[in-house]
Amino acid sequence: VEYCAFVGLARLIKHNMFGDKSDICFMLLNGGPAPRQRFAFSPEPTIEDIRRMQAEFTDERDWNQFHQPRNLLLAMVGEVGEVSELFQWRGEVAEGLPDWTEPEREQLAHELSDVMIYLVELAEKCRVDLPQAVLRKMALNRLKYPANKVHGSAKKYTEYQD
Ligand SMILES: Nc1ccn([C@H]2C[C@H](O)[C@@H](COP(=O)(O)OP(=O)(O)OP(=O)(O)O)O2)c(=O)n1
Repeated sequence: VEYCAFVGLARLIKHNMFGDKSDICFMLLNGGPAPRQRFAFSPEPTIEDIRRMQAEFTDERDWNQFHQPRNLLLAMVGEVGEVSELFQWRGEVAEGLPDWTEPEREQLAHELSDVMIYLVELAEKCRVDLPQAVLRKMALNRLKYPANKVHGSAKKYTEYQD
């Protein structure tokens, strides 16, 4: 009976009585800490979805006349500056931004999205198929930095001797 009550309590917590306490629940139900899960994005929207949605946004406003490659590049760099502002004077920021408030996190999400939106449109206007280009570039990165050669070192590839 006690065990059932214990498990029941754990399930109650898990099902949102106290918000997102999934780590505590895992410990209660499994008797040990949860394995750290790596953060992952949602599968959608894809980069192509983002390109299409921004193209619709631009078309609806007759803004293609302003969205030439150079302007998009400047707009993107401006948004990178806005991301930087959120980090400036904070000192080192740990992964997961543990000390940030929800409004600060949401602001960061907005600014990173602005960068992404302009990046995707810049690639479109330059006729770079960004998802495929990323695959090609990552293949090159793997060749340039073989894992067994550079493991644990952040040196630039030019610093390695064959
Ligand atoms: N000519 C424009 C203006 C805006 N946008 C879109 C793309 C960006 O996601 C966002 C940028 O909007 P703002 O220039 O208003 O910049 P912020 O949203 O960052 O506002 P603020 O500069 O006040 O922080 O809107 C766009 O595509 N083309």
